[in-house]
Amino acid sequence: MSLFLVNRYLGEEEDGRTSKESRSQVLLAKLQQKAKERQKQSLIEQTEAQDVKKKRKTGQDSVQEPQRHKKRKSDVVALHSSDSDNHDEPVEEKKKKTKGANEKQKKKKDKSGSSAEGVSGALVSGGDGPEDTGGQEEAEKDSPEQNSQKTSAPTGFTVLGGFESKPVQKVHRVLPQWLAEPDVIHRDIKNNLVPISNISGISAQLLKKLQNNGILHFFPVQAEVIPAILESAQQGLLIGRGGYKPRDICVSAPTGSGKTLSFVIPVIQVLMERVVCEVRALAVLPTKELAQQVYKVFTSYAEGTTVKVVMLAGQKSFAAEQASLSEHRGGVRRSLADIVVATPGRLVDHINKNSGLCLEQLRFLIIDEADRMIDSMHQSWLSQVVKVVYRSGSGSETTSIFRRTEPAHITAASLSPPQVPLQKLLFSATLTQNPEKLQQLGLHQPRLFSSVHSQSSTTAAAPTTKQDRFDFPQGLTEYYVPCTLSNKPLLILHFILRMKLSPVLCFTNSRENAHRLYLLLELFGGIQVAEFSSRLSPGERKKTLKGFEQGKIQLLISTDAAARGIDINGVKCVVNYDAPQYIRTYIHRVGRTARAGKAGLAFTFLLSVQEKNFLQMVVEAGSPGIQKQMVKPENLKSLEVRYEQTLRELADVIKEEKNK
Ligand SMILES: Nc1ncnc2c1ncn2[C@@H]1O[C@H](COP(=O)(O)OP(=O)(O)OP(=O)(O)O)[C@@H](O)[C@H]1O
Repeated sequence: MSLFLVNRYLGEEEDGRTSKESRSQVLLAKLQQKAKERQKQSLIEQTEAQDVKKKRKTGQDSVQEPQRHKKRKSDVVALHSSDSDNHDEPVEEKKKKTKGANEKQKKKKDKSGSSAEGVSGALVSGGDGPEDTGGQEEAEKDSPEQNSQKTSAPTGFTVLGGFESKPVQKVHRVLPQWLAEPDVIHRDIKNNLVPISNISGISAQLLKKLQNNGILHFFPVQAEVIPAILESAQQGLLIGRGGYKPRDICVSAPTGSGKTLSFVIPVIQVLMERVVCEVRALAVLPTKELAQQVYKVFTSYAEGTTVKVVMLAGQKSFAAEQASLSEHRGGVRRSLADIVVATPGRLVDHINKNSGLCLEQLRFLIIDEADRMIDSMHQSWLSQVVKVVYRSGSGSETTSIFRRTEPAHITAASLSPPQVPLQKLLFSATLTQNPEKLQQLGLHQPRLFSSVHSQSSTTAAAPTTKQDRFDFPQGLTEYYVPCTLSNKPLLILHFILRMKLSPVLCFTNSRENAHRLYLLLELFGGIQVAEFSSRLSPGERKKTLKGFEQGKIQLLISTDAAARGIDINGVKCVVNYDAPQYIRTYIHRVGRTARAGKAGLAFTFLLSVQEKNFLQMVVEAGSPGIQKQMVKPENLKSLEVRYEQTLRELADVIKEEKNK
């Protein structure tokens, strides 16, 4: 019925000489007029109907009543069509209200007619004319809620052109191929040992050294990565395989799997063949202790060769470090280092203040604990290194045949002058799979070696999972121990005194917690205990670690200062006294045990509120399973009296410390 009406008006419209705009206004006015008439009519009908009902109730129904009722039904249809117009009215009213506030909207409305026009435009079936499109656009600009109201409201018109809100397509993140399809490293160390003589390219001198250090087999990560690095420098330091710039290498392998030797051996092997001493390898590590540890491994394998290793980690004075880097003879600078092991802060100090540090011949940039180093990128140490590495690309030396320019797109011209390529080597047990984070490192055609390769999470076609998955050492057994805040110290005492677990490396979430627990256990007595945190000087920390390694300390209470990379021989058990907040922290903490294919235990004390989230986090990260270990209250009973007494003594000691 209504469609018919509209079409009739359309006909009139076509005959008329008015502009399209005024025609539509006339059309709207007529429609509104018609609607009002119908509304009035229906109101009259409704009152009549109510009267009839009343009469029925009083038993005064006439015989003609059913016919009237029929008539009313057909009117209801007409009523709907007028309803539909009314439905647009509030929208118009709303627009009128906001008229003053939004001039732009008003202009648009004027152009395309009122909102009622817009709807009627859509009704006039499927749009032949600009008005139709304008009406649709107007309707599409409305909020989805308004649209749904419009479509769901009872109407006699057939609405053509969908206004339903379409579901927004989810964007699936996909890993780049190099991340999705890594070179796989075996997880199982013991069953995948490779005799050191099987790896070609290692000199007899280095093989001898390895044997002297008790290394007869390479671990899986070493068997994969050493040949890859050696191959990239097979044709000398100047060019990579086939004359191309060598690919950067990323290694993600579990804690204690032997990543250090997998870069130390090939780097020393390559640099043994150099003629002039220049800094050609730079290893950057996040802490002094780690730099010291890696420096030790480098020096032990460089001993007896011409390769010189220098450490810049603030263990010595700046002047002493400066002197160890280079010397001036007859006005000529001579490098005294082939390999520099540094912490980022100290390295940047030398770049800015020490002209004796020349990185223009740098061939290998080793970034150990790479995920942590990416996080510390705000220190901009990498950009500073890259700047000095390509320093020779500017100024007078640009004309030199060996000029070095920052890598850009590979073209025939860019490849023609030979230049020392800078190859980045990244290592971590928890290397991020986040391409955006890795992008900060400016990697060149990277190649990934990883022990984590699950079909579901890493194929290029499959979306990446919410949380990164990591590999855990095979010899590690994980437990969680339900506890309360008050029985935590009793539990650690029980572990050492009753269960005879030792040496134990125990982690807290703050240095205050570490110190308090240390004082408490020291006062309790019967345990050789020490603390390790930033409260101690670097010298004290070094001494403490040595004492722990030598078995002089049964229990070492530490902050996360000792969580990453530290290789302490013989740690049988790790205790997370405070549950770690992040999965990476957990993996590095528990990774201080079960190293080099050995067995180890990890216990995490969990308050009941922590249990659910913590266990979910560990399982999602790829843990093979964490078991519950209950300690019965009666097992702690015998320790309680002495413990209460110690708590009182502790209060006094803390008071004394505060007054100092
Ligand atoms: N081929 C090998 N044979 C025997 N022992 C080895 C071998 N390679 C490494 N190790 C020993 O394994 C231990 C762990 O090695 P390393 O510190 O390099 O592990 P990592 O993978 O760097 O661990 P993290 O991720 O915790 O830093 C060291 O004590 C090291 O001496």
